[in-house]
Amino acid sequence: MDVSACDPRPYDAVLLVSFGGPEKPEDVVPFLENVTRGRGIPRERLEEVGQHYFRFGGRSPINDQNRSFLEALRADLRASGIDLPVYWGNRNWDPYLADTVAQMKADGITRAAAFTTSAYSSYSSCRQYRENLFDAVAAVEGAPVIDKLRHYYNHPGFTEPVADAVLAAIHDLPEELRGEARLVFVTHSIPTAMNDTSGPDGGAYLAQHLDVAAVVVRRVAAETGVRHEHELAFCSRSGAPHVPWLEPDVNDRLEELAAAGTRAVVLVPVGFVSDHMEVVYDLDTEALATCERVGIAGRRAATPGDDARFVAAVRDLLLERAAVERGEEVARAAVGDIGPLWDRCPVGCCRNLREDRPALCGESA
Ligand SMILES: CC1=C(CCC(=O)O)c2cc3nc(cc4[nH]c(cc5[nH]c(cc1n2)c(C)c5CCC(=O)O)c(CCC(=O)O)c4C)C(CCC(=O)O)=C3C
Ligand SMILES: [Fe+2]
Repeated sequence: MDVSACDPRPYDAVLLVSFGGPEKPEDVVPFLENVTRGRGIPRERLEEVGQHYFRFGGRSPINDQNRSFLEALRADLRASGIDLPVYWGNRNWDPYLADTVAQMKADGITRAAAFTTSAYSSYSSCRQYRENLFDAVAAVEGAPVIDKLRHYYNHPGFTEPVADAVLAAIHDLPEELRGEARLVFVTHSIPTAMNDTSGPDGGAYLAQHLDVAAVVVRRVAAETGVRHEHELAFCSRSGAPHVPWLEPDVNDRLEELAAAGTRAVVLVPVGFVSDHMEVVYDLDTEALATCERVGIAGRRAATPGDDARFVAAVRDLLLERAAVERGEEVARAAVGDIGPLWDRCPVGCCRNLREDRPALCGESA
C-alpha cells in the first residue's frame, strides 16, 4: 500500500461521537431525563418511549452497535497501517464525551478527528453534537483539538450498503410482488422549524435525505431494471402535539398506500446508520405490524451498521481531512446532486432555536 496515501497527520486519534443509550432497566429513566432536559417533551411521550426501551429489557441496541463499529474501525485502520487509537464518547449516556476527552488528554492526544453517528445536517444531528464537543473540551484543561469529519450521507461508503440492503429486501419479497415494491425511505421526524433552519440556508435535512433516496433508487434500477416508486416518510415524532413536525408518519402513510392499492413496501431506514431503537421499535415492531394489519407485504432494509464499506468511509474521510489540514489537494468522494459538503460548518449552520450556545468545528464569525 502507498504509505503516503495513509498519512493521518496531524491527527493522533479518532473519536466516535454518538447519542448513547440505556443498558439496563434502571438506566432508562435517567437516560430519558438526560435526553429531554429543558426540551418540553410531554410526560405521556416520555412514558411511551420508556416502554419501548423496557420492552427490550431496558437495553438500547445503540451501544452494542457502536461497540462492534469501533472494533471494525480499529481493525480497518490497523490493516491500512494507520496506528491511531479510536475513542468513543456519547451525548446522553456513559461513556460521556467529557470523560472520553479527559481520557484522551491523559493519554497525550493532541488532535482528534471526530466521526458522528448522524449523517445529516440539522440541529439535533449536527450542531447539537458540536455544542456537546465544545462543552466536553471546555471541561478539560489542555484538551485535544477536535475536528468533526464532514457529512457523509452522500459518501458511497454509506449509500452503497443502503442500496445493497434495499436489493436484498426486495429479493426477500414474494417473487410476484418484487417488481411493484414501493420504496418508503424513513428518517427521524424533526420539528419543521428545525428543518427550516438546517444547514446554512435552511431545508438541508430534507434535501439531503431526498438526494440519497434518488441515488439509491437509481442504483437499484441499474441492478433490477425497475425504477421503483419511492418517497420519504418519518418516524419517532415527539414534542407537543401543537408543534408541527415533519410528516407523513410512516404508519399513516402505509394506511394510505394500502387504501390506494399498494401491495408491497420496502422500508428503508436511511436516517439511521445502524439499528437504533427507532429502527427496532418504530419500524420493526410498529411499522411492520401496520403493514401486516393493512395487508401490505413489508420488509425492512438493513442499516449500514458495521459493513466494511461504511467502516472504510471513516478511514477515507479521516485521510481526506488530514490531507486538507496539511494543505494538500484532495479528491472528495460523493454521490448525488448536492456534492461533498464543508469541513467546517458555515456560520449560522443549523441554528439553535432555543438559545445561543458555543459550538466547535464551525467557521469562526
Ligand atoms: C434528528 C434526530 C436523530 C438522528 C440523528 C442522531 O442520530 O443523533 C435522533 C437520534 C436519536 N434519538 C434517540 C433517542 C431519543 N430521541 C428523543 C428526542 C428527540 N430526538 C430528536 C431528533 C433526532 N434524534 C428530537 C428533535 C427530539 C425531541 C427532543 C429534542 O429536541 O432533543 C428522545 C426523547 C423521547 C422522545 O421525545 O421521543 C429519545 C429517547 C436515539 C437513541 C436511540 C437508541 O436508543 O437506540 C437516537 C440515535
Ligand atoms: Fe431522537
